[in-house]
Amino acid sequence: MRRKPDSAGIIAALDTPDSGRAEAWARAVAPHVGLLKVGLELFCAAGPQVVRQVAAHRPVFLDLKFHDIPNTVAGAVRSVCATHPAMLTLHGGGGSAMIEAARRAAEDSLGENRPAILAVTVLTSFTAEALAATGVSGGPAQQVLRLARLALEAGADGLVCSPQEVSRLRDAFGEAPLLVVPGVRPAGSATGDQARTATPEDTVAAGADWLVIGRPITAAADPGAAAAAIASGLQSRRLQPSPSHP
Ligand SMILES: O=C(O)c1cc(=O)[nH]c(=O)n1[C@@H]1O[C@H](COP(=O)(O)O)[C@@H](O)[C@H]1O
Repeated sequence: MRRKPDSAGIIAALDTPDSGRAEAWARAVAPHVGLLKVGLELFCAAGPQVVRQVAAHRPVFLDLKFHDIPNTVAGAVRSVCATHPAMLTLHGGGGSAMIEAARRAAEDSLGENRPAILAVTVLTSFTAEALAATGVSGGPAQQVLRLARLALEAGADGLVCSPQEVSRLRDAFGEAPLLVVPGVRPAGSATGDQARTATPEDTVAAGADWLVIGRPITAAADPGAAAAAIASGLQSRRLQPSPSHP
């Protein structure tokens, strides 16, 4: 089980199918970030081996967003524990039994060295309208709080949410849950498919532990320099940009 950092840090999302490019990005950004994220694109192309490869630079946030019946998710968690990720994701909408099974599987596999279990609440690409179209009533903030309560009661260590729900989650659940926040955009960056966004500084001020940042770093001409610039923006607010452990 990893510990929460003392202050916010950056997680660089290595979204590419090319393990060589992921390696180059990892090397360039490692001095400026706390973790490296291996997500579906990279994992599906390069497999578990890429997690071990990237972990040579920084601990890995393995973001595969499991969502299946409890027995299947427990098996998937046992399988990925062999790569020793620091954190992994599942969908909060998978329900209590799935989350409990994931946590038990992680504990059985790695004991105290298990990855932190993070529940994704409402994807940051969702607008209120897009969420309503899936049949969920009440808007993103209400659904994030609903899924957060369910996930934390089922044993999740933290939550993935947009910058716009961070302060409400802190008000509701205090300092204990890890809050890992994508949809972060430095001023002037393209939002792309992200709908619920904020700047790194505002996201940290709201109470985030970790900022997940992909394209603003990896689409830059110099990814290392882009990561350094975001980190120094956070540092200028007296925050540590790259704690060494999650
Ligand atoms: O779980 C995630 O990391 C995640 C959840 C979410 O709601 N939204 C979201 O964007 N992400 C991930 O965060 C990263 C954001 O990348 P950029 O939009 O390029 O900064 C991507 O790798 C997404 O898979």
